[in-house]
Amino acid sequence: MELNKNILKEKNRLIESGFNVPEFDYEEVKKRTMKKPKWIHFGAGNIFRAFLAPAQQELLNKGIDDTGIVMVEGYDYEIVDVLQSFDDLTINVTLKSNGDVNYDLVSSISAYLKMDTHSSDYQTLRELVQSPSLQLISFTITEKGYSLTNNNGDFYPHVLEDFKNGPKHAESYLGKLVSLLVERFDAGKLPLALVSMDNMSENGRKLEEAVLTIAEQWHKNDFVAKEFLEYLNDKNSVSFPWSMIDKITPRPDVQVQRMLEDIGFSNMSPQETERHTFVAPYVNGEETQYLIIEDLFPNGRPQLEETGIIFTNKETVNAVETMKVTTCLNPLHTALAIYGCLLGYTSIYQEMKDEDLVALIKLLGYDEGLPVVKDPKIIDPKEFIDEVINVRLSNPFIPDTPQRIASDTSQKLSVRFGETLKSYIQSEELDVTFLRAIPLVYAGWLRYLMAVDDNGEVFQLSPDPLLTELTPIFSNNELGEKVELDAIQKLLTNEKIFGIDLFKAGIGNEVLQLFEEMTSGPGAVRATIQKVLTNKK
Ligand SMILES: NC(=O)c1ccc[n+]([C@@H]2O[C@H](COP(=O)([O-])OP(=O)(O)OC[C@H]3O[C@@H](n4cnc5c(N)ncnc54)[C@H](O)[C@@H]3O)[C@@H](O)[C@H]2O)c1
Ligand SMILES: O=P(O)(O)OC[C@@H](O)[C@@H](O)[C@H](O)[C@H](O)CO
Repeated sequence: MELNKNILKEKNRLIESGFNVPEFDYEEVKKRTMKKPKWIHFGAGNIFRAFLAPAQQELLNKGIDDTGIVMVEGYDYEIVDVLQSFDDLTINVTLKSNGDVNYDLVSSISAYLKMDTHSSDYQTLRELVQSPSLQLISFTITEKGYSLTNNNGDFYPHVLEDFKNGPKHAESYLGKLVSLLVERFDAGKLPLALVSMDNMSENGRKLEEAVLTIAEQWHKNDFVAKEFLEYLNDKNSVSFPWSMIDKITPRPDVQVQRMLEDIGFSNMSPQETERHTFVAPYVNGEETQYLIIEDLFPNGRPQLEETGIIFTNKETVNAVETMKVTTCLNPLHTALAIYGCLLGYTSIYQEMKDEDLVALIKLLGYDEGLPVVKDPKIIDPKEFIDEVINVRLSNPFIPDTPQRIASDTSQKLSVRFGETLKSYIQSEELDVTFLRAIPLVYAGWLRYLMAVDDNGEVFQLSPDPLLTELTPIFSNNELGEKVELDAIQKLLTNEKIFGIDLFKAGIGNEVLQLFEEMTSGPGAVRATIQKVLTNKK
């Protein structure tokens, strides 16, 4: 069986194989979507295909909505080539913790377009963005996708070029987005919501800041009128709702490929693109999923509440997101990523059988994270961590790896741990010197950057935009030799990476000391973790 449009004519065959199938006419929905689009999504990665596309499919199946989603890819065009070869269809595989598996054939994605100004797709995208029917553009483009500046806070050269050349010649990712918004404004100041769904604190504000920075520069350089800035600043015209998204969606796994091949599918192999996206005709993820979105949609929105997605106010979203991204899930994930790579693991589930690592993430979540969590009310933080540790990370059927989660760590530390550090510093009751797990994770990241594991074996670092800058700092350091600390000391003052100068925060020396201990020879990483875990402060 091939995954392509013909399969939609063989729904019974799929149902017999245990599949849930679309209950709408794919071609009709596609035609309607391209004529009267409501939802465009930027970032054709795995999470969107595993969570949001199935949610929209549910609305289509129930007859609550009648259009699909247009997926736009602006960073890795190879993803589009791969997914178009399956006629835009996706198989969503849900791996439940009791071993049950759900298969859904998802056909709610009506098109994949490249945000390439030299392609005909771009013309299509311009027309879609000027449609009065368009209600939202959502984003899962990773944290680095929102950044206009480098590590030193200087604008990237391609962003500076965009400032100078204006909307008609924009070539940076966010420059092209703002130029599309200029066209929507010119088409009659049409309203729209821009919804970031990436794991970042205050993700809506970060997207808004990036968009406004470009727009203001263009106004300064006389490319856009003051009214365009007013349009972007008016929540009844353009809104930037905040959101929290949660569903562990590992890279497509070969075991899942085999499961689909056993059902009779061919051509299921996952591929790694040149830009290191892992893409396959299927996506695989856990059963648990949460999406909480600020209800701020000036042109209306899909009725996603019918699929369990929660719409609420900004304060609640912020509280849930702070809970998940800065204390109760992502910091635990980052700790398992760093130490998993150092201790030779290739599976999160296997790491959850390592008593030291479980003790480390419990210390991080329950002891150090929970005290700064503001109760979001709609989810209990303690129950949330319990579920993360006892059910989700321990799910043996989820093929997640520390290597996936270690990607882009330099972009995440400021959010995953910096927010908690700041809360400790601001608090009158809490004492930053009480923290043991957070300094250990920072030190672990420095040790990780040596790209030598705890057995002394070289390993491959996961992709990260700062690797070329960071690895030379560690290149002269060898296990068992005295380490050169000057450049590392300077690194720890970097607020863009850590969210705060770690020396000003009062933990810089401890991080350096733990790092030094972990470089004393093979086995020193494990020994340092155990020492920290037994030392009570
Ligand atoms: N996978 C998960 O478990 C999960 C869960 C919750 C939230 N998220 C959020 O979603 C993001 C994407 O996850 P995914 O699983 O889809 O990853 P993925 O690797 O499958 O896809 C990443 C997407 O981001 C794009 N991208 C990467 N760098 C970019 C850049 N510099 N500029 C613009 N676009 C860029 C890629 O082209 C691709 O579309 C994560 O970074 C995270 O913030 C992921
Ligand atoms: O890519 P990140 O760091 O934002 O996070 C890596 C994982 O923690 C992330 O992908 C989780 O699986 C996700 O945040 C769970 O909802």
